[in-house]
Amino acid sequence: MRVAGGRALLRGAELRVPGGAKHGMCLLLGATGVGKTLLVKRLQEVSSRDGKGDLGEPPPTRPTVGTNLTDIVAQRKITIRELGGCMGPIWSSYYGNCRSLLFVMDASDPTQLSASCVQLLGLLSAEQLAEASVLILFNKIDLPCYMSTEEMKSLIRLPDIIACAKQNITTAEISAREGTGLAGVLAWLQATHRAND
Ligand SMILES: Nc1nc2c(ncn2[C@@H]2O[C@H](COP(=O)(O)OP(=O)(O)OP(=O)(O)O)[C@@H](O)[C@H]2O)c(=O)[nH]1
Ligand SMILES: [Mg+2]
Repeated sequence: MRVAGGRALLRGAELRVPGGAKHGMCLLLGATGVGKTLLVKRLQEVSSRDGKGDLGEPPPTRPTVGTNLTDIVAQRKITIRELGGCMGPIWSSYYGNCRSLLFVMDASDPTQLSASCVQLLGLLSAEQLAEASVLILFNKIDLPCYMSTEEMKSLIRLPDIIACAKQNITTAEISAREGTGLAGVLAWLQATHRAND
């Protein structure tokens, strides 16, 4: 089975994942529709403009059936691999060589919260991701009635999760649509991938 334009190839149980970055990959995960594809497009825009100028209207996105590889050049090249939410059952095939993990949650959708939390717990308990640095992103804060970071943290009992996890975990509120918080995401990626040299 070919996935996402043939950049990954699945043969029976064996999954070959070409294009692994020398310094480790950034995995971008989260449920369907939380905004991963728009985020990565916006990160590319922000890094190429060096934070200057308006981002303008968000580009259209379609559900990712498979995986997208995107290089972000911010001081150094960082390769981000988005896996579509619908790929959840085989996310674990891509955990190898993962240095950092961006986990996106939709702060405007309380109905999705518990499912996202279960996904997050699964990721944090994966042996192959034990060394990864994790940034949890609460996206879509431009929408009315979004849940604040404090509300999200309390609803998913994040302090307990952090206390039990092996990984370094950071959180941030963002809007991939408006560009809010994206400079901070780039700074985190730079610092994390530099620290992993
Ligand atoms: N209002 C608002 N909409 C957003 C934001 N981020 C993404 N969206 C919208 O949410 C929808 C889904 O975005 P995608 O980036 O395709 O979601 P995804 O997580 O990549 O979804 P899958 O690839 O199916 O896993 C699109 O209509 C986006 O424009 C945001 O910060 N604010
Ligand atoms: Mg997508």
